[in-house]
Amino acid sequence: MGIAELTGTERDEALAALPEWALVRDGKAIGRRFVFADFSEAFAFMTRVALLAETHDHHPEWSNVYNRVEIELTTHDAGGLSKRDAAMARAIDALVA
Ligand SMILES: C[C@H](O)[C@H](O)[C@H]1CNC2=NC(N)=NC(=O)C2=N1
Repeated sequence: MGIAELTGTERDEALAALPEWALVRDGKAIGRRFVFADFSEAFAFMTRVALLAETHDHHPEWSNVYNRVEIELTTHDAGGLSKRDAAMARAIDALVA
């Protein structure tokens, strides 16, 4: 009982609505890089994203180096992008808006 991978058209529409995010991994994921003032700010952001991930039951693939956080979103159950990734990206964007 998987969730559907977005079609090419759906993917393009989702991306158009997420100007800060770029397609990565051959279109199987979207990614965004965040830069903060320092590690404390970056980790505070990651804490908030972690709580979001739990409420969405949708978890990022990410890395952090000092003040930088790189996030990639993909849906393992779909083998690529799904509407859950778009929803999660919107929710993450709202944290830093
Ligand atoms: C059992 C649990 O609901 C699933 O494993 C969820 C958890 N978080 C997830 N996160 C992501 N990115 N993709 C998934 O398919 C996924 N599935």
